Amino acid sequence: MVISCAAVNCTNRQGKVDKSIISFHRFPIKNARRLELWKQAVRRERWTPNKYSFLCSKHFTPDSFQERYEDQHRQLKGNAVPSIFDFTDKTRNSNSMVRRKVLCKDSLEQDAVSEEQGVARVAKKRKAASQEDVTKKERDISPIAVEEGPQHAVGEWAMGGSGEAEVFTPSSCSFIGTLHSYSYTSRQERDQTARSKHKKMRKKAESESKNAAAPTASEHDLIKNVTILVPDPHPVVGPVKHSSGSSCRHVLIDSLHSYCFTDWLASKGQGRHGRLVRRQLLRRRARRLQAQLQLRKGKELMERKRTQWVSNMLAPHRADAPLNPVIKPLEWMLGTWECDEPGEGTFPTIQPFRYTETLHIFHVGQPMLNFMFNAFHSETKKPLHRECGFIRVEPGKDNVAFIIAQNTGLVEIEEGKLSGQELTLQSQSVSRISFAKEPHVQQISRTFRLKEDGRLEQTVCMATEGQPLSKHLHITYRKRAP
Ligand code: HEM
Repeated sequence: MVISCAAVNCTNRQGKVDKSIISFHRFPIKNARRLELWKQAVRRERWTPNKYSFLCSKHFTPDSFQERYEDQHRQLKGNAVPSIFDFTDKTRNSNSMVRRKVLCKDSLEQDAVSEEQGVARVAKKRKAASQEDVTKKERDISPIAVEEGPQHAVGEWAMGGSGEAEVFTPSSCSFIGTLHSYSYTSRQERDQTARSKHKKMRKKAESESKNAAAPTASEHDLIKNVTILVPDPHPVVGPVKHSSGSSCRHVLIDSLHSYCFTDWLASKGQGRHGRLVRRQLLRRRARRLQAQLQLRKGKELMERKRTQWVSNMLAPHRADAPLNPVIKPLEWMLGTWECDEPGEGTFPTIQPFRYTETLHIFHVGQPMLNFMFNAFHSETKKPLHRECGFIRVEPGKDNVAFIIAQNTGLVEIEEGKLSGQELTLQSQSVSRISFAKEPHVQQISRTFRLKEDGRLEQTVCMATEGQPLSKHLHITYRKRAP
């Protein structure tokens, strides 16, 4: 979809011209009097401008524009009327797109009017327009200074063919254009209407495509491929997600596009030339979509690499780095452990409670283990106590240290000795945030033991300001992942 200038003999269109020099301006559809002046000025026969019709800035005198600051788009004055046109007859040039813009029959006669008269006429029109009450301020909203709406012009579709531009207007495309404009306007409020429109248009497109001249077998293959390959040409984000990750609306737009495309291809005729043109266009479309697919694949690869790094850190089973020999004595602790039955919580000052817990103990090739212990409410599954940190082993010795941070605001170091597959630790230092809840923990003692049946057992005792060392937790886990 290309925004092109509607003036006779003007080929300016978006992308072709330097946007800092040429801007495009919508016809003042909502202002009947001014629109009439514009229509008279462009002198096009059997043509009615719609909200997707534009004139380029070339057709306006410099004083038609509002004062523009460097970082702003060019904006027309409320009473601006185009006056600069080239009405010479160029219809004999069959290759030109401009021949489709038919000049009024009497335009050549009008040209005979003396220049003085012309100038007077424009001045008169301007005066009339300036008296209008321009209630609505026209704004440029697109980066190329398009007025009164999104820059998705759908009335005319320009496609390059053998170096020239061709214009076609498949009926369904204006509908698709409206869908596109959702990305620019408040999508929510139009959702309802759009859904019923989707249904109607889809049915219409289906019946039309059945009636259209059928493409040849090989073309059909290409169309099929093209449709399958469509990755994400229109990033319209809808509320309902498809299993592929695209929104349903998005998938529908794709399918409508291919209906239009198929119809349009069929309209190219069944002759040799028609076949050649269709084949060429299909190839071009397939190439473009392939390129889009490659781009998306590249992005996905980048994303995978990024998340792999994170999951290497977080998910133990992804860490394929060799175990550092220093932590070999603690290999039995490695893995993701889940309690087989709820753990028991006790303390002289509290009601006994039950909880579940998952432990992740993993390494990334370094001479230490990383861990995360996550406890949950046994019934509601709400997250409760959490700890994370590192386990270090003194090289060549059986001394082990835990460096722990708890979500309660407690930070502690526990040290102990390894005895086979049992580890007993005592807190060496306990500190906490200034606003930690009371009673404050004074001492912690912890034991990990790998039982003969392969389960891991943890027992935690603690002493608070008012209570001596007493049992707080007991739980056993089964290994869920290495
Ligand atoms: C080393 C780790 C832990 C320490 C140092 C610790 C410390 C404490 C302390 C100081 C209390 C307050 C006792 C009192 O009011 O006299 C407490 C209570 C409690 N802890 Fe722990 N805790 C630990 C791990 C856990 C875990 C893993 C859970 C599992 C969910 C847990 C659940 C509870 C519950 C439910 C209470 C009772 C809360 C209340 O009644 O207000 N704790 N803990």
